[in-house]
Amino acid sequence: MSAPLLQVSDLTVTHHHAGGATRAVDRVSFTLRGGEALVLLGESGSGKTTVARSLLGLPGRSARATGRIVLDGQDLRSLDERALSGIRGRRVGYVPQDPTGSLDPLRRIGAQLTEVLRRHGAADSRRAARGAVPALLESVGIADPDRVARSFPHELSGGQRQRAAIALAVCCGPRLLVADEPTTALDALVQAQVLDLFGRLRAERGIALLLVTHDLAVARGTGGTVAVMRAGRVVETGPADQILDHPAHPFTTDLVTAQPGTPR
Ligand SMILES: Nc1ncnc2c1ncn2[C@@H]1O[C@H](COP(=O)(O)OP(=O)(O)OP(=O)(O)O)[C@@H](O)[C@H]1O
Repeated sequence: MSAPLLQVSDLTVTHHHAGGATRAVDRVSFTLRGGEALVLLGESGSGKTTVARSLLGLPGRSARATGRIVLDGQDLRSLDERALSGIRGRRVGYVPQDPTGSLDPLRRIGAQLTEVLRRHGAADSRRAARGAVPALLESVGIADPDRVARSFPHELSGGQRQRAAIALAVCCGPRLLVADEPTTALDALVQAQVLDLFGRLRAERGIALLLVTHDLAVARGTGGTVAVMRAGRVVETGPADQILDHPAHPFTTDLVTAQPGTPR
């Protein structure tokens, strides 16, 4: 078997605030290989987002982290902010819940993609970057790439905006994609299409996916491995169907019972 792309060991993150300290993540460990998916599933406040943001080197201004996050043999926790910002976008892509979080409302989609390609040196010239935009948009399932490239984010549907945000996240060829509740704002049909797109990116490009959700249907639709989080800890890990159909931990049973009728 190939070496893991991502190895997280004993990650512990504490947020410090005026009222004291909150241990958001407590000794979390997992590995991900190219093309694999790991879903962090849990209720609000269980620490999912803090894990996801730690993989981007952004655990939070007030956060103190310990443990190891090794991507392609390099411990991200040993890197300074400058090195980390070179990794974000280039080696780790990020898809937020609300695509307006990664899209600039005042610039056309094509210009935003061109800028990211140039910033990370993924295109030799501005002209080459501009030329790459339609194929990039097409590769994330946008049927009319020329129109979308000329559009401002507000001129697109929610699904197109999320696809454009995914194009931005994967345009520089990252090995790892981190997606935090990426389908929560979308209707069920578009949600299924976005999960399909993640499946394609994994199969065709070997991208590893870490997806955060509180939604059992999204966990099942993503496939791969599910890690159930509670109070900062992973309480149970296994294949999605096994975890959702035959939960071993009482907390997972409660989670499954609280969201009945999860489509299979
Ligand atoms: N910047 C911060 N400052 C202080 N506490 C924080 C901060 N960010 C998160 N926390 C706390 O850390 C814990 C885990 O939060 P986190 O956002 O990682 O959970 P989550 O499972 O992603 O929840 P949600 O789905 O609501 O985003 C919570 O108790 C939260 O209040």
